Amino acid sequence: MILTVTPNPSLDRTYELPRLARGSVLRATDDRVDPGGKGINVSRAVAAAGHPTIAVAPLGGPEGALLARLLGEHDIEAAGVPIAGSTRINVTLVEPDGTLTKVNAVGPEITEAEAEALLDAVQSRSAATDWIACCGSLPRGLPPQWYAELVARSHRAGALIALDTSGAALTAALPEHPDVIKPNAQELAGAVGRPLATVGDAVKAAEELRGRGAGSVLASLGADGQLLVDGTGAYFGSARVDVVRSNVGAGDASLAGFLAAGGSGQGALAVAVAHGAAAVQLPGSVMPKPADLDLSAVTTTTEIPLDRPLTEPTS
Ligand SMILES: Nc1ncnc2c1ncn2[C@@H]1O[C@H](COP(=O)(O)OP(=O)(O)O)[C@@H](O)[C@H]1O
Ligand SMILES: O=P(O)(O)OC[C@H]1O[C@](O)(COP(=O)(O)O)[C@@H](O)[C@@H]1O
Repeated sequence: MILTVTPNPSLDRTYELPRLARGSVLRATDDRVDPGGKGINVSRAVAAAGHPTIAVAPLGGPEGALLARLLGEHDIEAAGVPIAGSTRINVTLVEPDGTLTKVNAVGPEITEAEAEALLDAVQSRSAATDWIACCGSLPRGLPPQWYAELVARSHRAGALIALDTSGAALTAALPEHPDVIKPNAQELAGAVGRPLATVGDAVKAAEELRGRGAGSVLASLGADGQLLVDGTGAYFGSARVDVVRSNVGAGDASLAGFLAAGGSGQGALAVAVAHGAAAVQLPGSVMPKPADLDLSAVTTTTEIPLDRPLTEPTS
């Protein structure tokens, strides 16, 4: 069982546009709405892979009710914590050449009582889980140490923790020893406070985060693939993708694949890369099903191309 926690979930609305022109009234050629937020995406990908999952998230207003209904349609058990505010809507604008413009809303403010109810909702289910995946930004009202508290409580209950967040929420949780963290290149650079230009820079940054408390670091490097740095060494995985349709949720699909494959080792890295590669070839934040995965296109190696420049160096 993989339980996910999404403190700031969203309805992800995607509009397809003939062209994005600032200052004009634009008519969408198509639109869709998906349940969103990083942990919810992980649950969607875990469910698509045929594994049991529960999504814990604060839900409020008509948007929260719709999100719960959409999760039900994806056969995901939603453990919604009622809140007074309304769940946010994030908007993605897609142009025919694949360019994505994303607007993420701030989301509702969570009260102290709601924050405690959220921790309780996780804690009461911790014993029955293999992994707890804590994912995404923290909403207003939750302090940067909130994930640190969640990791500490979940460890006391005996659960393994995967953490996918950024900034202070990530760095504050490292001393509590999350078992896996899943930064992308920007998040990795932010956590070590320096830009990353090569795969070797990413390996050094991942090793530094292990030194600060992370168990394993699954670092996703966009088109360049993924790195796994753990107590046994460093591994690099990649897969060729000819046409990228949407990278929204690709990191979430990767983390789901990694955890569903056991959450450690080179084999799980290969499954994570296969999920990322499949996710970017699907529209919006659609999560891959087993039939979408092509493990034969994935290569993993201990011979890391340390000098290879990142396709998108971080700033
Ligand atoms: N342009 C791309 N081409 C091929 N694979 C990609 C591309 N973008 C993402 N991926 C795959 O999806 C994974 C996650 O994407 P990434 O952008 O690193 O994460 P996040 O969504 O967390 O920002 C990558 O490690 C890679 O396996
Ligand atoms: O919690 P955040 O950082 O605001 O991000 C939420 C957004 O991220 C997503 O989970 C997608 O994440 P990624 O594209 O980074 O994998 C969307 O579903 C959601 O709209």
